[in-house]
Amino acid sequence: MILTVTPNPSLDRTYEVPSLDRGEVVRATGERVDPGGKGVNVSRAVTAAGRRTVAVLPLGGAPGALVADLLDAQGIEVAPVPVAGATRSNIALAEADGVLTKINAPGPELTAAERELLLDTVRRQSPGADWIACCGSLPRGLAPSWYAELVARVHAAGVRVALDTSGPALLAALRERPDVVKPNAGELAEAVGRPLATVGDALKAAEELRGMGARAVLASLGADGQLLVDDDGAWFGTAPVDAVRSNVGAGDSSLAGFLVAGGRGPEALASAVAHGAAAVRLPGSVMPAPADLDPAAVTVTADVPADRVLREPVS
Ligand SMILES: Nc1ncnc2c1ncn2[C@@H]1O[C@H](COP(=O)(O)OP(=O)(O)OP(=O)(O)O)[C@@H](O)[C@H]1O
Ligand SMILES: O=P(O)(O)OC[C@@]1(O)O[C@H](CO)[C@@H](O)[C@@H]1O
Repeated sequence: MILTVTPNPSLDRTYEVPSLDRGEVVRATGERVDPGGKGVNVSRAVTAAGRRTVAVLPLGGAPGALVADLLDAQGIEVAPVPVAGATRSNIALAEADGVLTKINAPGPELTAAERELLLDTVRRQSPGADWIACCGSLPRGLAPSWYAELVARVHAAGVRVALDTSGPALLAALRERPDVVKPNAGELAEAVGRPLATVGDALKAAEELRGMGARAVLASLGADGQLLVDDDGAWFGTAPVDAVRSNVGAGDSSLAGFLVAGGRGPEALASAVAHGAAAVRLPGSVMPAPADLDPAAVTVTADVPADRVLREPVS
């Protein structure tokens, strides 16, 4: 079982628009609503892969009720933490040329009692979990050290932790030695305080995160592929994608692919890449089912192309 924790979930609204003209009325050609937040998406992808998952998340107000209904309709087991504030709504504007603009709301502030209930719910759901995936931004009311404390508790219970967060929350959690962290290129650059221009820059940055405590780093580099660095070495994985429909949740799909394939080594990286490539071909944050995957199109190599210039560099 894979337990996910999403402290700041969302109702994700995606509008498909021909192009984005600031200051104009933009007519959408398509729209969809998905239950969102990074851990929620990991649970959706794990379910699509046919594996058991439980999603722990605070839910409040009408958007929270809709998130619960949508997850129920997708057959996802939820351990809800009722909160007074309304769950946030995040907006994605997907242009026809593949450019995506996202607006993420701050979300409700959690009270002291709600914080306690969240931790208690994770504790109650942990027994029997193979992995706990702790994902996304922290809502107001949770200190940047919150994930660090969660990783320590989860490790004390003997469960492996995957962490996908950014900024101070990521840096603080590294000292508790999460089993895998999944930064994207921007988060990796921010963590080391340097721009990333090549795959080699990303490799050095991932190694630095390991130096700070991460046992393994699964770095997703958008259109440039993915990098896995652990005690046994480093691997680079890619898969071609002709047309990108929406990259919302592609990183979450990748992390789910990594975990359902064992969460370690080049086979798990190949699964992560297959899941990422499939996710970007689907609308909104729809998570791929096995039939959407094309494992034969994935290339994984231990010969990391360090000199390769990133198509999506981070300055
Ligand atoms: N434009 C693209 N072309 C091909 N593959 C892509 C593209 N964008 C994403 N992918 C695939 O999806 C993976 C995850 O994408 P990305 O690095 O953008 O994740 P992310 O920023 O964590 O996403 P999110 O936070 O929305 O889940 C990439 O490593 C790659 O495998
Ligand atoms: O604001 P956060 O927590 O960093 O990210 C939230 C979010 O952008 O992440 C998911 C995609 O990865 C979406 O479902 C959701 O809207």
